[in-house]
Amino acid sequence: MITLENVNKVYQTKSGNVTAVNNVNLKIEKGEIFGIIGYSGAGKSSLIRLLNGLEKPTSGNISVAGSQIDSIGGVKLRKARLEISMIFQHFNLLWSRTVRENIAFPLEIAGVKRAKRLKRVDELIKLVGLEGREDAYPSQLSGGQKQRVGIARALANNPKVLLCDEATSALDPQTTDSILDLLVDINKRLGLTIVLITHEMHVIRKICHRVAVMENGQVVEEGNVLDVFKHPNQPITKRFVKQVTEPEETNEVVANLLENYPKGKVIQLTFVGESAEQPLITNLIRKFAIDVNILQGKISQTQSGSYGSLFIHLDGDEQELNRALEFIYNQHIEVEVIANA
Ligand SMILES: Nc1ncnc2c1ncn2[C@@H]1O[C@H](COP(=O)(O)OP(=O)(O)OP(=O)(O)O)[C@@H](O)[C@H]1O
Repeated sequence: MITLENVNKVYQTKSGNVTAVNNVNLKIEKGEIFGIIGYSGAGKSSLIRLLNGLEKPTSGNISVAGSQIDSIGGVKLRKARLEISMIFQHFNLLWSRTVRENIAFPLEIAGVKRAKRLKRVDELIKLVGLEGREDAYPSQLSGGQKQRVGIARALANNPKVLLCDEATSALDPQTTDSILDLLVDINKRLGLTIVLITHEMHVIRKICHRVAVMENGQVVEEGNVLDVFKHPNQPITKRFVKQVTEPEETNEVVANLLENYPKGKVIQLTFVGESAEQPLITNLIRKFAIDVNILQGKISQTQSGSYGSLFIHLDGDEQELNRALEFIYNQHIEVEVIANA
């Protein structure tokens, strides 16, 4: 559905050339939810502007929904862009128009007749769950409702690709989750290909099938979300994964624990997929003469399975501790001994 080959984007500025996108190669399949994550300045916005033809690459080929976006212009580009819609962090709604009128806007531009337009707007309002709010103005809506209008408007002309530019970054965590659920629902119901850019790993974790990590204009790591969580290779990817798997207070808890329990081992267990359901702790207590303290843990759901991280403290006779560790290693659960007292 989307292919990028050796794509570069260089901006010429007064203080010299800035390479915003550096030799990016990506292939995004039809019906996929693909996430691009990176910190500020990584080149995400530049990349997304290249995908919808708002900007041309300095070099390289970009194909989206069957159109060679990098080399077409004029009517051809306008037609191609009907297939590529976008939602934004700050919604970009028309403030003097009601919900219904905002959603109707792209249909008016596309020349859709009034009766058909009204019918389509009603369908879209139902699809995004805004029934009863049709005549409200954007200023009368919550952030989540505004983004629902943005999504309905983006879907009006039945696009094949939806680009999401930090679409939940201005929303609180609960509203973020409801908008992400809506995107998954739309992806499943309409088979829409979704590309989203974000700096939040939670967003990737919750809805994406695959992810690309960007740093200094380059894609430094790419893969299935669960695999990237399981084996992050690059330091930047490890930092992003920790956003989700390791609560901020972990270091503090571990330091505190070592003070309170000067003996034993502190261990981080990483569960992926089915192993997250294994009754490991029960087995440890039953099989070995050791004390097991659960420090903290978190199991997160991704689109392709569960992913969890559990910090435990084991104490007991040295030999028994080593036998217990051996047992854990044999369960195909990833183990890291983070502190040996
Ligand atoms: N129009 C432009 N002219 C000159 N430089 C630009 C332009 N747009 C982006 N850049 C530069 O390109 C680099 C990548 O910026 P970009 O906005 O694509 O990153 P980003 O990952 O989207 O970050 P943010 O989330 O902060 O927007 C930055 O160094 C930025 O200053």
